[in-house]
Amino acid sequence: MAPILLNCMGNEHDDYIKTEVHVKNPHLDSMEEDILYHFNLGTKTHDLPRMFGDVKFVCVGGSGNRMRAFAQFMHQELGLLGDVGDIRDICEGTDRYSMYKVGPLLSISHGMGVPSISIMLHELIKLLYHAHCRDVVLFRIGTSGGIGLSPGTVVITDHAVDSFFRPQFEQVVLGKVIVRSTELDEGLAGELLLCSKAFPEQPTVIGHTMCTHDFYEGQGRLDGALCSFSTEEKLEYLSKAYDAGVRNIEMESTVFAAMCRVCDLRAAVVCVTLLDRFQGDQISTPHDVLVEYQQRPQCLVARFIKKSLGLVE
Ligand SMILES: O=P(O)(O)O[C@@H]1C[C@H](O)[C@@H](CO)O1
Ligand SMILES: O=c1cc[nH]c(=O)[nH]1
Repeated sequence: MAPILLNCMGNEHDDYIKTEVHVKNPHLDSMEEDILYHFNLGTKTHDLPRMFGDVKFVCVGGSGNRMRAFAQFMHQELGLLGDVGDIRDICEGTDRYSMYKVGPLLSISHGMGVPSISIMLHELIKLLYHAHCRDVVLFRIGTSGGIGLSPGTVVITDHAVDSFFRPQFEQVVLGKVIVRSTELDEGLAGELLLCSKAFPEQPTVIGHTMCTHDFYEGQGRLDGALCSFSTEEKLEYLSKAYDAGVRNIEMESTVFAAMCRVCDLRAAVVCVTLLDRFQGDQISTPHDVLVEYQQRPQCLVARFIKKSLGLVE
């Protein structure tokens, strides 16, 4: 069947998105078996098309508990039959990641930072490919530090940028640096912004998200075990980031955007800000407020999913 033109993301290699999830690795098809080691799943040991063939939405976030809670929340939101207490961790044979399936949704934890989410994404994209999934949309739903925004603001990422504010992800492969674009699906970001109108009490913006390789010095914090700069230098850097369009800082968006883009997967990054980094570094917000903040990206993405499934207007 001819590929269907779904959007114009300006991908220099392909102007279309193929509906079936595909991988960009010519070696995979000649392998007799593919062991998804960190998921404790494999093509010979598990019937991946039967287990995952109906997956349409994948939501990823740092913590296993948060992603289990999200799966339970979605079970209710989608009006699925059965007890939420019965939703089990598909990856319980390993403690690297947690994975929950509710209807057409997979909810998976990815740990903290680029290497951790990158390993998870390699295995996730292969899983979707082996399972012959079609028309899958991926979301990273997480937390972040805001720049010039009131805490609790939800940021929908248009471009994930690196610490130099460049919309790219660099990966060292065989001793050479490969540079990949981190542009995300503009249409999807716009649809999410429309969905946010249903939550007038939670401010939502579209902006650049800076992805760093560290929470402390790497994000210009003065409160780590090491600090090599002054308060003035910190504020100057954050102001430069703001002027470049950066509205929040987290630790996974560039590789998430880059890998999804290479595999032509529609993807979005939706993170709530826990604090305004112009005001401080420590996250001192009370626990119950933080819990409510963390639910904001979940509610927004839940609304998008329900809208896509025709469950709400
Ligand atoms: O998905 P989460 O909210 O865990 O992601 C952010 C970025 C880092 O992984 C972590 C730092 O606290 O939170
Ligand atoms: O400041 C923050 C808050 C959450 N996650 C981050 O990476 N940075």
